[in-house]
Amino acid sequence: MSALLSLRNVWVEYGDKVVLERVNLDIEAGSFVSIVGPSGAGKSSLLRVVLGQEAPSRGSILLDDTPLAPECGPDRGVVFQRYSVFPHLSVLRNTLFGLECAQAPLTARLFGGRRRTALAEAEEMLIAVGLGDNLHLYPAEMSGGMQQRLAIAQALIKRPRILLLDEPFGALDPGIKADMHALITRLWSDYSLTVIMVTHDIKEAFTLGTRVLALDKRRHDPHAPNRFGATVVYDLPLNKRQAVSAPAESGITIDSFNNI
Ligand SMILES: Nc1ncnc2c1ncn2[C@@H]1O[C@H](COP(=O)(O)OP(=O)(O)OP(=O)(O)O)[C@@H](O)[C@H]1O
Repeated sequence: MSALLSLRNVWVEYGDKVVLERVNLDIEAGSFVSIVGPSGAGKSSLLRVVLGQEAPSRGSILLDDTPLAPECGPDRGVVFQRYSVFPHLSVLRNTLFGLECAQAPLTARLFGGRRRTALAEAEEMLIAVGLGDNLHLYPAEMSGGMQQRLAIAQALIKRPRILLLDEPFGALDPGIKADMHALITRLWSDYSLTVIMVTHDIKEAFTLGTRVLALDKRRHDPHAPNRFGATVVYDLPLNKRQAVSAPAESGITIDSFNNI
């Protein structure tokens, strides 16, 4: 089976600073890929090139064997750590807005039957993320966890095939985080998503992922720290029933990641 998403010799460079080098990856449809790595390793940069926010400086990215359009497309949705919701719009309008932009790109407004259909769709999505009783709240009236639920609804309303998560739960309290883990696992399955999640939380990476990738530099030049970029140094497929033992079987222990 060919991969949904393929990265072929992808490099990300800013001026003479090499951030990522020689990244080769095949990501299967339906997988949940966790990406870990030290601060500055280029995890967010990798998500940005997959999202289409920026082009790799070398190499190519293929979606269904077709080169990725150099722009954010509806097939990819994203949720960031910091809330990306619009403060002046209610929960329902925040979610509706994504559909309005997609269906009426010039005016970002829908009318009549199309608006009613879009509203019903937005409401259904908000019920799915647990905000069905909060349709008319504004972001300032909501907790951090609720705002992230809204950010997820905004990303999913356009029915992306790939959901990119950049430390989506990093700012949340542990109890709320556990609720969000249950939510994202359910949505991943219900919406047949392929998820790529950047996290600093190793436990989260192994708990949620079907595969864990670690990005780091293989080579260092102490005299020219920008000369070498990070690449995939560990690629661990997890049998979810054996998620805890998978690193040991690979000769890698959780301790290997402790400094990440
Ligand atoms: N637009 C840019 N111009 C120049 N340098 C950049 C740009 N974007 C990112 N960088 C640099 O690229 C490197 C990787 O940044 P990136 O945010 O991808 O790392 P990260 O692994 O996600 O880090 P963290 O875990 O701290 O969020 C950093 O050194 C950063 O300063």
